[in-house]
Amino acid sequence: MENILTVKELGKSFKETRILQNISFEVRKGEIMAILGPNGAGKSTTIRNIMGIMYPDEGSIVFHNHVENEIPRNKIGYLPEERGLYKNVKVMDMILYLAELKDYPIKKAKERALAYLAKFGLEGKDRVSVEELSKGMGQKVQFIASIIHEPELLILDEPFSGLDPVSQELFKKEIRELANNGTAILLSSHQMNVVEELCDRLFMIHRGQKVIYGTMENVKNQYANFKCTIKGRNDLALLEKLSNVQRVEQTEDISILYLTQDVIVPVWLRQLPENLHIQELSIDRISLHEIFIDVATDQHILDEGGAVHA
Ligand SMILES: Nc1ncnc2c1ncn2[C@@H]1O[C@H](COP(=O)(O)OP(=O)(O)OP(=O)(O)O)[C@@H](O)[C@H]1O
Repeated sequence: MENILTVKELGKSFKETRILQNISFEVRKGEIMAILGPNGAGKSTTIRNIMGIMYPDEGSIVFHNHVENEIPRNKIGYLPEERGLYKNVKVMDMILYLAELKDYPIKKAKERALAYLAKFGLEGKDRVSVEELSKGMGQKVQFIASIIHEPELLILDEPFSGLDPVSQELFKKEIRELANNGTAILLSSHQMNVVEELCDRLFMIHRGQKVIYGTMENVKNQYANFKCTIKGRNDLALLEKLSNVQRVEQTEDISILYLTQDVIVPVWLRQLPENLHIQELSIDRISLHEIFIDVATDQHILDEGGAVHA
């Protein structure tokens, strides 16, 4: 798939402090790429460099074959982390103003704005002023403003924060649809379940450096071993002696058995001892949420090979 955006060995410092180091990734046409990391990891700084709000100290940002000042910013849509809308302006006027800044035909922008407002349950809100909108409504309007000019690359910084579950579903559906129609999407979010569900690939930063980069499938295969959760009163020593068990977490009658990467689940299940007390049993893969916490808290339960350590 064609690369729309290439971030090459990006480095950035503020005064003496190095914030980003050797950050490299691509965003391809029609894919949803997640940029993840703990608070302060450097996600927004990376995005601000892409948007030309600041410039890299090292490395480069390439959009198709354009670099830095030559990047046609009107081909990019951006929903910033800070939700800033002009307060005393009518919703439609604000959207059209932003479309005009991107050199997009006004008539077409107006049609698109009305269609999107209807799609997001905001019929008739085109004539109200921005300050009359609730937080979630404002976010929907800002999302519409970020895509009104049909950008080739869409950058969404925490698009789901503050949205109710129904609105989150609407946003997810729309983001998927945009990607299916060819938009390259770079999305930052702290909601790992949403990322897991929505994104094709992910890039995780920790302390300004890459820690994980790959397709959701690869990351899961590489990092997310299976775990078995058993409800029932069982002796910890007995569980720890079972084959392919690397670590057991036990609280009262719940035991979580972290299994080795080479485990063959059906074979493993068949060899469980008859005297095991099982009220409930489930086998799951370690979630992206757990991988994130492992990386962010430097627990190193997981290593590059996907092994789980005690
Ligand atoms: N203008 C600035 N001047 C100095 N330091 C800055 C500036 N902007 C960001 N930083 C620092 O850079 C680091 C990365 O910040 P950034 O906002 O990129 O993180 P983030 O990953 O987006 O975090 P969050 O999830 O909290 O939004 C932080 O340590 C922050 O304090």
